[in-house]
Amino acid sequence: MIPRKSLYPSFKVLIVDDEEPFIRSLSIALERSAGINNLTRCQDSREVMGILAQGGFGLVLLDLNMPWLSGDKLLSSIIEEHPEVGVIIISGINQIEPAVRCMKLGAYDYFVKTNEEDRLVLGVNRAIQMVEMSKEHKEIRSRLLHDRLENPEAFEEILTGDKAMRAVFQYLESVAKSAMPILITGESGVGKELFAHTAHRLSGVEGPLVSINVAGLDDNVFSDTLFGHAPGAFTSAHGVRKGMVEQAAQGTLFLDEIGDLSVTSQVKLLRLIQNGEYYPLGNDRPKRMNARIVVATNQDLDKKQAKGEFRKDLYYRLCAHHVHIPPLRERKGDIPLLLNHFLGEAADALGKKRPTYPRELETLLANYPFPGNVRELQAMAHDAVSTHKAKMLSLDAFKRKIGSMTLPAHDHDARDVPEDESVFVSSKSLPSVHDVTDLLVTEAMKRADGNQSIASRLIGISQPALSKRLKKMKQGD
Ligand SMILES: Nc1ncnc2c1ncn2[C@@H]1O[C@H](COP(=O)(O)OP(=O)(O)OP(=O)(O)O)[C@@H](O)[C@H]1O
Repeated sequence: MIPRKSLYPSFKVLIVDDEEPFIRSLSIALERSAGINNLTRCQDSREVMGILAQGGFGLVLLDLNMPWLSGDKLLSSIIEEHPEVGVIIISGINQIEPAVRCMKLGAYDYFVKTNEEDRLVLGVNRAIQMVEMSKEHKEIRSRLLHDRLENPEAFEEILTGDKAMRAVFQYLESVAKSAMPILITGESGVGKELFAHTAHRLSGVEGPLVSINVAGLDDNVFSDTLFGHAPGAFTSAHGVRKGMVEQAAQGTLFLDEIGDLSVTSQVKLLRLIQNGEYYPLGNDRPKRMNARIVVATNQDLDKKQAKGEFRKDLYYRLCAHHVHIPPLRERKGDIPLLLNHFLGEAADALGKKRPTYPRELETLLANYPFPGNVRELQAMAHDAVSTHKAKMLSLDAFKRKIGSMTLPAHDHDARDVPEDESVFVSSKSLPSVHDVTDLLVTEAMKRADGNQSIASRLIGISQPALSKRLKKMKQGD
């Protein structure tokens, strides 16, 4: 089956001009230079409002001088009846006065019909992005307000009951159809790849999802992998190699670990995103990219660009749609849900019966910071199921993994120790060591849900010492 060519932008662009040759040449230029192919053409000014009433339009390219209805009149009517639709005026008259009048009425831009086709295409592309952004903002607001998801089935693989994650779902759904890149950030193991798959499903494109991890690729390998090569491009290039950009046609190109991309390759990626074109090695004719780009990283790109390790212009381009996934320790409510899922998954994989677990396990895990996030929890569950023999899982398998919870009292490096005196209020007198110990013990018992074994680990003392302290506190000492 020949895949249907995807339409760009996602809304329709109406070209209105009484001169058929101009409409034709503009349509060709827009499609060739910027891939803009969701075009509707109209030569009769009297039909414009009827066409717009059919819906689905986001931008009108409007001639100013036409028989029957002038562009001025139409501009006012469009802005009044379809305020969500952007209008660009394309006029044969090179005069300031009509341009100012149109801009005052609310046109996005004003171009004079000249041979400056490139400038016009750029202007149309800029207007498309503005309309897309404003549509997305409206979408996001409405989704957040009504807490709704249009395609909940697209998120089935991502288990969560967390409010912040739900807001991320809503955001992703709002931007998934846009042609601009999506940047997914979050610590290692939070589920960035799962989100990339979901973004692909939500985008509605018909082509494949093509993934590549770009960490450690030198610039030549990066170019060859992404853009492909012509026969004879280099000594061992015997045949044609299709690059991943081409393999992802009408689909999604997912670049993982983008924070590790070399600076030279960053320039190439920027050009690809900016111009939508690329050159396979050994080819002097550019090819047009027809794929949507999704990138992911566990690095802080903000910091990297401030240090000069990541290009500002590329960062700016990638940031247009930024999905940040919170770490597991900020959504502890998800731990039981994920634990149960991974225990079932492990039991199925190992042909065992799904084990039950003691209630304290959830408390133990809720107090662990999970530096490896969901992947770490998944590994713990698989490990515990593979080694357990009784009906109920033992806590020991988990305690062994959670080594950092059994920190000796003096191990300050591995603990979240406040670096300054912010835990104290300077206007108040200092509490005694005795009082602080009691406060610490009470808080640890609260966090450990009354489990002394877990509480003692949290504050780095032995269980008998904790028990002794608790007894003394009870006696009011
Ligand atoms: N919310 C979730 N529900 C179910 N499974 C999840 C969830 N989040 C992550 N996982 C699982 O955890 C593992 C790690 O997820 P993933 O590979 O997407 O993380 P990542 O953020 O891309 O990691 P890295 O930065 O190391 O590449 C995968 O097996 C994934 O299926």
